[in-house]
Amino acid sequence: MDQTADSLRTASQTAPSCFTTPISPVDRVQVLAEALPYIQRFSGKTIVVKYGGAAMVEAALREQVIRDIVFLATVGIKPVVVHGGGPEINSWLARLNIPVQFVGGLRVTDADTMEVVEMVLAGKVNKSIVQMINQAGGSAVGLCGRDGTIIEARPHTSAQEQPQIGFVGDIQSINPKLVQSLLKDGHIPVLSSVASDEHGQAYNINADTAAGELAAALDAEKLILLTDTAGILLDKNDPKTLVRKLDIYQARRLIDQGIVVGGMIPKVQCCVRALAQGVRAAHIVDGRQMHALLLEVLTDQGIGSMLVASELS
Ligand SMILES: Nc1ncnc2c1ncn2[C@@H]1O[C@H](COP(=O)(O)OP(=O)(O)O)[C@@H](O)[C@H]1O
Ligand SMILES: CC(=O)N[C@@H](CCC(=O)OP(=O)(O)O)C(=O)O
Repeated sequence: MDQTADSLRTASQTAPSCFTTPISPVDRVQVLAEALPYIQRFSGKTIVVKYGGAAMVEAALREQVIRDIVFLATVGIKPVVVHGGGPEINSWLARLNIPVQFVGGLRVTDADTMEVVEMVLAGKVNKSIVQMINQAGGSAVGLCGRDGTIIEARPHTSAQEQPQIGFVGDIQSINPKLVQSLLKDGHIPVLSSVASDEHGQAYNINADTAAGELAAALDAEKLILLTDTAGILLDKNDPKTLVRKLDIYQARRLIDQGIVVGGMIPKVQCCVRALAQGVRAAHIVDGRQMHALLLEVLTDQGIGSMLVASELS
């Protein structure tokens, strides 16, 4: 199979009209009709949504994403939210005069920074998402990796060569039991990526990585990463070069070719790892687009990049 970038399917496409405007109660009937086959297909299935980027910062988008999550839960799909909050952490560090530094896309996390990361992610950001979901009619339960030892952390692989990276963690193990029991009882789990090691030391884990590993441990149908770009682009400055569908071999090749760079690398890598562990599909989607989640889950063409495990014909 030709695995050059040129062989990848790229296309822009028009979203069904029912999804391009905010959903009023009347529109909702139309949405349901168009989306019914997908609702039936994914009913009872778990979908892990990584919520972050622009969709989290802008109030109007935030409201849409939250309503879409509640919509999915209402029609019988089981969403699990894993959230980021990098910009919010930056702003609190600035207020406290603590320097912000990243190495390879990961936040250098000394003891003071770790305290702020935990307060912001597991506290402020997590509880505000929970509150928004509850106000939109869902039943959210906020957690961090420490709760029920959902995530056990270990020091990041680079910590020995780069001790200044501090308390950045990798995932040692995931225990999905608590999340599964919340899903069984009809709740929407909302998880921040703060975790601890076997000694109780807190670690800061990249939220994409946490979402990918949790999706694998939950045997999720889908992993959806909401971000601030149309998806995987062959030219990262040109949304018309969106790659609509690709398999893990093609995805790895885009990293090797230097087409996927920077913050997109951990996203693609966590999708690849989730797929290799059995998650049926992983999606990188533009969270700035209205109803991005519904468009990706409940339409044939989707709007972002869909990654699958096996080779595409
Ligand atoms: N091939 C690519 N296609 C799309 N975006 C890319 C690509 N390579 C690098 N990027 C960059 O990755 C960024 C998304 O990563 P990041 O900023 O870490 O997202 P988030 O804050 O949502 O976690 C995009 O805004 C884009 O600048
Ligand atoms: C180690 C590391 O970098 N952790 C991230 C965790 C939050 C995150 O991933 O947030 P976004 O998804 O908004 O980027 C951080 O401290 O920013």
